[in-house]
Parts: sequence; C-alpha cells; structure tokens
Amino acid sequence: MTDLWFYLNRLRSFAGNRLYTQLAAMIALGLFDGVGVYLLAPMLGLLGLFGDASANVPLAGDWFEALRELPASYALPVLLTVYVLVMTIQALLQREQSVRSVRLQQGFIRHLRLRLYEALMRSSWIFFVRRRKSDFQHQLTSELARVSQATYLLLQLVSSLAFTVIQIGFAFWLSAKLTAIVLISGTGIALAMRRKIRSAKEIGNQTSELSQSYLAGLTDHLGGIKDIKSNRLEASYLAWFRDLTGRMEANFIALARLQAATQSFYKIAAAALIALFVYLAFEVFHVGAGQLMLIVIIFSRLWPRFTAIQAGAEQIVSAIPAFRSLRQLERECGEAREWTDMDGIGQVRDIRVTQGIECRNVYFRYGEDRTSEYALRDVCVHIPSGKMTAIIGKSGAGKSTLVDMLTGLLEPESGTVRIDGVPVGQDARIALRHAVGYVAQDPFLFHASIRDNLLAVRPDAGEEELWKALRFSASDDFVKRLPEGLDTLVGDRGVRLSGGERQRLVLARAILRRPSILVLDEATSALDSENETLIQEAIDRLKGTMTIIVIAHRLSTIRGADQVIVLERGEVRVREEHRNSFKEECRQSLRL
Ligand SMILES: Nc1ncnc2c1ncn2[C@@H]1O[C@H](COP(=O)(O)OP(=O)(O)OP(=O)(O)O)[C@@H](O)[C@H]1O
Repeated sequence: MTDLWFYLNRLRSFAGNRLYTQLAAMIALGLFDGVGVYLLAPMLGLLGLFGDASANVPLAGDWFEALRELPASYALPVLLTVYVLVMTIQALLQREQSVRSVRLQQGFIRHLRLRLYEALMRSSWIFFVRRRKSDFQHQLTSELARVSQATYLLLQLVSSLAFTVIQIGFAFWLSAKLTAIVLISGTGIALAMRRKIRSAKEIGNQTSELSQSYLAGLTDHLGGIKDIKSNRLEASYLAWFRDLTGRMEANFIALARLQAATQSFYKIAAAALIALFVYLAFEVFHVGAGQLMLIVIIFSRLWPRFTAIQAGAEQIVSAIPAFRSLRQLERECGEAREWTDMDGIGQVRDIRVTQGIECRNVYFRYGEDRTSEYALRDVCVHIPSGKMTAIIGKSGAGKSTLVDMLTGLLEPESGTVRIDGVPVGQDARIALRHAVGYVAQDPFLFHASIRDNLLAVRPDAGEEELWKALRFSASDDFVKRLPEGLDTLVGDRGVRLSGGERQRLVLARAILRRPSILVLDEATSALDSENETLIQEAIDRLKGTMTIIVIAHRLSTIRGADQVIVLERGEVRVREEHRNSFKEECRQSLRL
C-alpha cells in the first residue's frame, strides 16, 4: 500500500492544483448527474405519476410546489428546459474533463518515464552489468503503463468515493432507516468480497512475472535470431512461445473472470436488496410512493458506483506488483547513481594525463556476494601516457575488465586507480571517460545514417573531418561505394554492414572524438589482413599523439606496442617492456 501512496503523492506533486481541479470537476459531474435525477421526480409528478405523494418527498416536494405556482401550460416546458440545461452543462463539463483527464494522465506517464530513464542514465556501468537489460525494458514499458493507469484509477476511486458519500448524505436525508439498511448490506457484501481483492493481487503478481518473461524471451530470441536459424532451433523456441502466451492468456482470462464474478454478484445483490427495500418500505416503514420512487432511483444509480469502486479496487490491487517493482528500480538507480547533475554530462572538465594511468593493488568482482570469483586480483599496472600498451591473455582472463577499470567505467572493490599518481575520485572517473575513445569487441552503431552515427560523438564536425576519420579507419572506399554514401542507413546495431565494416566505422567515430586515450578492444578482429595492415599503420602513426590501449588476440596487433601486459585468471602474469625475449611468451599466450 505504501508504494501506492508513494505514486499518488508523486501524481500530486506533478499535477499540483490541476489535480484538485480535476477532482472537483469529477465531483461536480456527479452532482450534476444527481440534480438531473432529482428533476425527474417533479416531472413524474406533473405527468400525474406521483400525484400528491411527491409533495412528501423533501426535495421533489419543494420543486413540485414551485412548479405548481406557474400556469399549468408553462410548468412542463420550464421543467424540461431546466432538465435539458442541466444535462447540457453536465455533457460540456464531461467533455472538458475527459480531455483534461487524458492530458493529466499522459503528462504523468511521460513524467514517470523521464524520471526513470534519467535515473537509469545516471546509474553506473556495474549497475547495468549486474542486471538483465530486458528487465529495464519491461519496467519502462508495461510496468510503467500499469502504474500510471492504476494511479489514475486511484484518483477516480477517490472522487467516486467522495461522490458516493454525497449521495449517501442525500439518501440519509430522504430516509435514514432505509439508507442504514442498504449501507449495512453494502458493507457486508464488500467484506465478503475481500477474498476477491486478494485473488486480484495474486493474479497481478503473475501478470508481472509473465510479461517480464515475455519481454526478456523476445529480446533474447530476436537478438539471437541468427543462431536460432542456423542451428534449427525454431521449433523449441516456438514451443516456449506457445506455452508462455498460453499462460498469459489464462492469466488475463482469470482477471476478467474475477471481475465478471464480482460484477454479477453485485447485480444479484442489488436486485435482492431493492426487493427487500421495497418490501420494508411498504410493509414496515410505510414510506410514501413518491419518496420510495426517489430513493429507488438514487440507489439504482448509487449501486453501480459500489460496483465500480470494487472493480477499480481490484484493478488497482492487481497493479501493486508493478508499483513495487518500479519503486524498487528507482531506489536501486538512486543507490547506483554516479551523476548528480544530468545537464552536467556534456560539461565535464577536461582531464589531462601527463604521466600515466595506474592500477595499484586493484581487486574487483562482478558478483555482489562475497563468495563470487574475483575478475581482477591484486592488479598493479602502469599505462604510460602517449605510448601504446597491449593487454593479452586467454579468454576470460580479465582484459576487458582491466580496460573498464583503467577508463573509469568500473570502480575497484579495493586498491586504487591513479592518474599521474593521484587517486581517482568520482568526478575524475567521469572526466576520464570523457577523454576516452572506445572501440568495442562487438561494435555498436545506432539505427541511423553513417553520418548521424559519426556526428553523434561530435555534432560540430565538418564534412572534411568526417572523411578524414573515415580515411584513417580505411572505410572511405566502402562508404563511397554505398549508393547513398554517408547518408546510408546502417540498420539495427549496424546489421546492414559486415563485421569488418562496422569495426572500421566505429574506429572512425572514436577518432573523430579526438580522444586523448584510445582503447581498442580486439578492434581489428573482424578485418582481413589487408585492412588490418592499413589500420595498424594508421594506429602506428597515432603513437606519441595519444595514449593507446589495445586488447589483442593476434601477435600482429601487439607488434608495435611499447608495453605488453599479460593477464591470467585476473592476475598480471608479466608486465615488462616489450622485448624480443618476451615475444615467445606472448606468442604462447595468444595461441591459447
Ligand atoms: N557481466 C559480467 N557478469 C559476471 N561476470 C562477468 C561479467 N563480465 C565478465 N565476467 C567475468 O569476469 C571475468 C573476466 O572477464 P573479461 O570479459 O574481463 O575477460 P576477457 O579477458 O576480456 O575475455 P574475452 O577475451 O573472452 O573477451 C570472466 O571470468 C568473466 O566470466
């Protein structure tokens, strides 16, 4: 429940006075609706249906007296005009309120989306490493939609309750005894329906789990579609999909069945109550026909409110798991926050490395619990500025982890990372990242044109600079050959390009940023020997102008390195100047 109130409060602080206006409009609409009903009594009286009995009805009686003073031929037209006026005002108010309500709800969804996305963007890299990406997608899409819808439903519930209380007040005024009977019966029914609310919560838990699995599965399968197709795994994935969607269907039907059961129960209870009511009114309390008619009209309008309140409560309760998971994500993002000022991202102070970056007795592990394996253990390395350092080692030795540590993406569990001998704090870590140009193992390109992908890192770069970066990465030829040149769309993550073309474009992008530290994580692994040689020569030309760190699996990549670091199961095995006597050892390490 606290999660629910948390988001209701969030809605209050987002909407401010608009929220109260909205609530007031909802109540006013209800009142107009009620006035329309009260007008019915004198109308029926005028038509001779109530006769004098309507004079006994408190409100209707007054209406009837006032109308009787008018000439007979005017009374009905006046009454009908008032009725049409009241209902017109109600309809216009309803129209305005509906638009405002959608505006408020959509504004609130956007507000929640923005907050969550911003919180994610502020979070550290390790936060993402430890979680499934599809869980974030799930929370940013379906869970968020459920939360905003349920928050709004809660608001409607509050106004429904307020309106119901007003109606009950009127009903009490008309007949306290009969109203008390209906209220006691209503409360009894609501108590009996508590079990349904609990079931709604259980169904809601299932809904969250199922939609999370659905999105996670879809993301995995579409990401790995090439593996699925080449290994003929379609049938087993289809079976998974069939099973999960079957359970989702059953879950949805279970909620619908629960809601339908509640609705029908309320309808049957209403019929029984009205029968009891009429019997008691006539036989026990001897209420007049007009008064009874009005009370029946009021309760027949009031009762659907009870039903709506119960249905709304079930829906809100079924969304509680979504509230919980979203709030928890916000909390976790808060704990993993590395940026305080979002706008400050683009205004990080420049960092100058004059001597080098150093790891001193660095320990790091990905797992959160104490028993998990260290990915880096007592690592001491020095990366001299302006030189080229190669990091080699078997797969899983910790090369990428060490690079992430040196470039400020990761924080050591113990030990320090230093720039020119000074331990790196949070600000310097972020500034360090700003100075890095990174070419990953699995290069990432956005689904946009080549030009947009390049400009993403330096929006002010001119045409000549773009082509210079492309020439550097030996990609100018293939880009020129593309039908739309720089404006060619690269597809999702760059699927429309070959692995080698992607690598070369990402290298061009990294260079365009004019970084002071260039990191190449097996950046030439997908290239043929001709292109690799071209890039190798270009990198050699860069030596002395920037600090270069390369993760290598090929001996050719480390040939020009000033220093080679060999990692083995998270530990530095050798760290020496790159000498001829050392070559054989590297060769062995690379072959493994
Ligand atoms: N996101 C992660 N979560 C948990 N463990 C991880 C994660 N990333 C890496 N590891 C573990 O940390 C260790 C070092 O991984 P790392 O990626 O740094 O190795 P690597 O030398 O770069 O390997 P490769 O050459 O295959 O890319 C490995 O044991 C790996 O299983």
